Amino acid sequence: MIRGEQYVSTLLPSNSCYHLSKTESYLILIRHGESMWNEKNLFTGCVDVPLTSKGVDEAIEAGKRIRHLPIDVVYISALIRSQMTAMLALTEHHCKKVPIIVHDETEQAKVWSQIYSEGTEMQSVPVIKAWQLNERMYGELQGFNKLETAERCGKEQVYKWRRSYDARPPNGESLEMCLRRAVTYFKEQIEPQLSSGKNVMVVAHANSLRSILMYLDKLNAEEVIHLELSTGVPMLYIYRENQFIRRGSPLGSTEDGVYAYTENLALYKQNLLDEVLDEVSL
Ligand SMILES: O=C(O)[C@@H](CO)OP(=O)(O)O
Repeated sequence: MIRGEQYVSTLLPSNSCYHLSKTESYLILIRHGESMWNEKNLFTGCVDVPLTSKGVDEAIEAGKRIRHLPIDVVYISALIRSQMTAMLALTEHHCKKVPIIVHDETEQAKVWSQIYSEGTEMQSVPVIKAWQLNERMYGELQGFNKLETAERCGKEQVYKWRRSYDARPPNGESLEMCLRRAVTYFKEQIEPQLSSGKNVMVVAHANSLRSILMYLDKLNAEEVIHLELSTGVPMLYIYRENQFIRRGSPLGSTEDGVYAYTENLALYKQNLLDEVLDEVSL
């Protein structure tokens, strides 16, 4: 452990997060932690199922891995497993800013959820909820066990429904359909934040994220078949000159692994730790 690291979360003033050079911004993607239907191996799709206690642990662990990465705005889906994961992960963040869900669905919701203190607002992170980031809708497979469905409908058919780009589960969404809404949302809402220098965290789902990764990594319909995302593992992208540069691995990235990739981030973290040491020696 780097000297002073244990003090970061308790001593760092919540408004002391360093500002980074504007030449790059950061995108963190996390698939939610294990849900109660992941545990039972059921097709979940848009059914709104919470995390298991393992999922809670995964969310907290994900938060630890990204605790020293800058985050200015968070995007979640409309589903509780994504929301629980984001909130739990943010309890670990060094900035200790308060994540606050933005309610702009009606004029009244906007007014009633207004923060009037500028100081307090500066110590919060806006959390934006978007149904477009939801899991793909699995149609008439929702609620069925994956193994039993494979026995009933055939392994190959179920694999196609689950992993191919264009096969559509009965009355559900293909990955292509999911991509149309998720990637459109990403391009219209999230990318402008990154190009304006904001650092973004997105907590979403296996297939909405697979579709976003298709866009970021320029994967084709064949390549995406093999893309599997683990629950609760953060992935980092550097956004520089309108390009996305992938860092970290969907199979597991350590915090040090993530930092190893950009000088700017390493400097950011070092500044945070130095500030804590200064506070300690005062
Ligand atoms: O059931 C689901 O909603 C998804 C994610 O858990 O399953 P799959 O991995 O089969 O796309």
